[in-house]
Amino acid sequence: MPSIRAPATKKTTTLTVAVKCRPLTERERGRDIVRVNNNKDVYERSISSTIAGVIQGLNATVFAYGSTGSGKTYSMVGTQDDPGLMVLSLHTIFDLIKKDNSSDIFEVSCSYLEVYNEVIYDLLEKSAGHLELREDPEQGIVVAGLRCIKVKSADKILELLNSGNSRRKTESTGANETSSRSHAVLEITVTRKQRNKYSNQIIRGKLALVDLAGSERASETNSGGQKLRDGANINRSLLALANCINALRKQQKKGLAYVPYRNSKLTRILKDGLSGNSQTVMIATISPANSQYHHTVNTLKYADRAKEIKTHIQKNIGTIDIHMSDYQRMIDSLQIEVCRLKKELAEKESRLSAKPTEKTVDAELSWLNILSQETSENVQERINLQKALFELEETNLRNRSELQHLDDAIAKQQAIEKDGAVVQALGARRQVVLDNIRDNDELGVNYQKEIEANEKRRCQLQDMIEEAISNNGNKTYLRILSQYRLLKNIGTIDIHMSDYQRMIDSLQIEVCRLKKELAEKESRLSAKPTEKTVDAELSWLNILSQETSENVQERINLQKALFELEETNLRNRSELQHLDDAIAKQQAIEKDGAVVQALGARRQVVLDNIRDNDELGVNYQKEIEANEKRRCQLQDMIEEAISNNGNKTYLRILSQYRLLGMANTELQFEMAMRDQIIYNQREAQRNLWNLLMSLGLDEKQVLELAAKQGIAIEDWTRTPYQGLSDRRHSQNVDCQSITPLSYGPYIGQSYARSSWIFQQNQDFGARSFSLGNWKLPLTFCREEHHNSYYYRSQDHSSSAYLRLRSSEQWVSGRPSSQFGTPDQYPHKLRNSCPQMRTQFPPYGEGCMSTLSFSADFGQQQKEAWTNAMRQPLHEGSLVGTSGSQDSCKGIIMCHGRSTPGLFEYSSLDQGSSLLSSNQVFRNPIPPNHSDVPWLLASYSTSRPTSFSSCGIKSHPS
Ligand SMILES: Nc1ncnc2c1ncn2[C@@H]1O[C@H](COP(=O)(O)OP(=O)(O)OP(=O)(O)O)[C@@H](O)[C@H]1O
Repeated sequence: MPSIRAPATKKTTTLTVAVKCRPLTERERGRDIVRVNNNKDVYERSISSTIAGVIQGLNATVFAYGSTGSGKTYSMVGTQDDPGLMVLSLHTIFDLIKKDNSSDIFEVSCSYLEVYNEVIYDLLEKSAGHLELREDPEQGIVVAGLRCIKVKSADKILELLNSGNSRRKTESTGANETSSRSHAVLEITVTRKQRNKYSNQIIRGKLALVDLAGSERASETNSGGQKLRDGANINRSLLALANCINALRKQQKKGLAYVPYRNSKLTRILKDGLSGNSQTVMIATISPANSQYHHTVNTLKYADRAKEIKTHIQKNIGTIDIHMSDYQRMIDSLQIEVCRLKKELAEKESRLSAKPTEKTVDAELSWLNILSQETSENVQERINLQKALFELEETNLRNRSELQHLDDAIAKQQAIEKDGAVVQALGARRQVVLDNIRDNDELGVNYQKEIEANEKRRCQLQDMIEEAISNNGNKTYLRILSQYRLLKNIGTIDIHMSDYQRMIDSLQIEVCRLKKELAEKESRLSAKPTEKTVDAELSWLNILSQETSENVQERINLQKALFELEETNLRNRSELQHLDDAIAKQQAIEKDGAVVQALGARRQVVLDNIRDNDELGVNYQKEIEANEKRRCQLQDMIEEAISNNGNKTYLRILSQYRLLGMANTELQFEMAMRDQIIYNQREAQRNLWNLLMSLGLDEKQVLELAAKQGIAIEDWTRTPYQGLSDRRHSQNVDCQSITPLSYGPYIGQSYARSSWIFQQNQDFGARSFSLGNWKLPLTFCREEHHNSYYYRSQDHSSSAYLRLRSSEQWVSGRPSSQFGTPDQYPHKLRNSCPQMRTQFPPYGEGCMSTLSFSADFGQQQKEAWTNAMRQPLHEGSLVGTSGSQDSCKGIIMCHGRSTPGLFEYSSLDQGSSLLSSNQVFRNPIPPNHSDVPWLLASYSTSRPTSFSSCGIKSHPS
């Protein structure tokens, strides 16, 4: 598959925001409260030019944002008579392609999906299952397995769009008769191949048209059961989108802020549209009805923020590169092909090499046959010659015997015969016999010569056979064959013993060679599975490491999101407080109550947001817990993978190395978070100092006051928080590794995250309380970078250093806990437990209530204080406890309240444990109470049921 790599030139552009106000519907019986000053057609102004860019290879995203029933689906999909943006865009695309004068080839394809209850479905596939999102290094977020259909005309896409819409989940709710319960994304891809210029160049533009489900309040939609759950999911993903918009805005303004795209499928899909390579248009849809006022304001608020989001568009022009996965596929298929060819080649080669051998063997065989045949003929000839010679010799033996008889007969006849006629006849016969003998002797010599020639030929044939055998690999076989043949042919001719010996020797050599070869093959065969096992374990370990890394990333994201959520709620609560004050003031002065009503409405919105955020926070917390569980599982699986493999040491080191890398990432994240917390603390502190100054106190007075209260000024002036002396931010946040959280002048500082810290120290209160002998004043400290928490007593007395809890040592998989001995000062504690790491704890009850008590607290007071601290805190309520008569007063300051009027404190009557806000001093230290012990506490306004930090000051005496 060819892919396009975008060229380097980028253009930064801001998100275009258009607001569309629908007319009042028949169901709405209310006032039209929206006045549209500059009524223009949204499509002509904002969308058509963006779509023209898609033809030129740019990416574009258009999404409708608004509350339920505000007209998102109407704007995006529309009706037969009033087609929506999806339809109009498609027509524009095909019109532009039609009008294009170039000879370029266009290809249009589209996909259509919906995200319903955080699950992705293909709307172009009838009974499609769940689809997953994948992050591709080049293409960004892709939906794996999503059908992408090539289309030739707008009508065809409209057909698909209609069938897709019919599959989309809609419901009738109290707010909208056809309320979309899912987010729908239509993606149109235009690929343009430039035929004439560079044959290998293509341009590809993408247009994503998104119809979101609408945010809703359960009360408005009158929904329950599944609908309610759908609504919660819709709200959740829209909140995730809103959080992304907020974070992107922050990013633009302050250059920081993590953007929590991963919090929902919707935001992951829209990631490119919100911050990547995309020209993006947001259609903010609003209803004109007065009943929808809050939604309208909310939508406009986000629309206003979205205006500032910047994206970086670039033309997707490039040579047709091969995608990495395509490369991989090609490599794979080539490797398979190479393997196949090699095999084929080997086969062919073996056949080729076999053929010559066969040929040679055959040739040799036929040659051997010839030789054997010749040898056989030679042998036969020899036998014949020997037979003929034998007969010849026999004949001559007979001839010589007859000659002897004839010579004897002639001698006898010559003595008795007178005329010599018989002697003459006997003499003639004698001559014939003599001629025969002579002829036969001559023939015998010839036979002998022939026998000699035959013998010579036989030797030649034998040499030729030897040669044929020595030129061929199959020596043994041929030798045996030839020997056999020779034996067969020669019959009685025996094979010489040395031949047998040669045969046996060569066979033994051959056997040895074959055994060696076999052993080699076997060792190779047995080596292969071992390699495979190590490879398999390594790739399994890779998978587990990858999953662990994703798990860590997810956890970081969740914690970041939680952090941001808390911050948002802090602001919300602060706003709520302002609103309450403003309402109280207005109620006193206003006659018709219009402003009070508006403020009340706003108050409701803020309260809703707080509730939503709190719910989401709980969900995040659950996800963090699930994430932690998964992490433990992964760790176990890694351990198992290591223990199941022979290469344990190597695998263990590898896995430790990887896990340590991830732990490092987490620690870096924690440090970043703490920097943020420190930044917040400084802000709060600055506000506090400003407040004190604005109350008419100068630095000297404040210092005197602090001294009177037994606050060691040096302690905090030495810290990075320079207070009056130096209000600039100090870069040195470490301060000998100790950062006070809440001590004396730090009361009231905005320490939003401290509640996290206390959650993991559930056993903390009980332990510190049981010690009982601590001297006050106390400082609650934490050791930077190692997240150990301990108390520091100013007298550094015995048991002054108490490690509250060390977190589990994740890498080794074994938990450990340790309490410091009196001589274990922070640096020693740190050194003694170098592998400590943080686990951000879940929300829960704060446990600072049993923090510690001064020596003059009686058991009754302790209990009263403990009870008081366990009481839920509400806006404006004050909590404290009494000491012995006139010996203890309480002060409580809510952090997050930065204006003077919002600081509250109260003296406490003996025996009272929960105070109302009726005793409010406008001066931080009431003069007539300056000589008594103080309870100093701050609590997070975002968590009314828990204290985030507090401390107790004893009487200076
Ligand atoms: N511009 C418009 N002209 C006429 N009627 C409109 C217009 N916009 C919306 N409507 C009507 O308002 C009602 C709600 O619109 P729509 O379903 O598009 O809202 P929605 O924002 O998509 O809601 P939900 O989020 O619940 O899906 C519908 O009856 C629709 O026909």
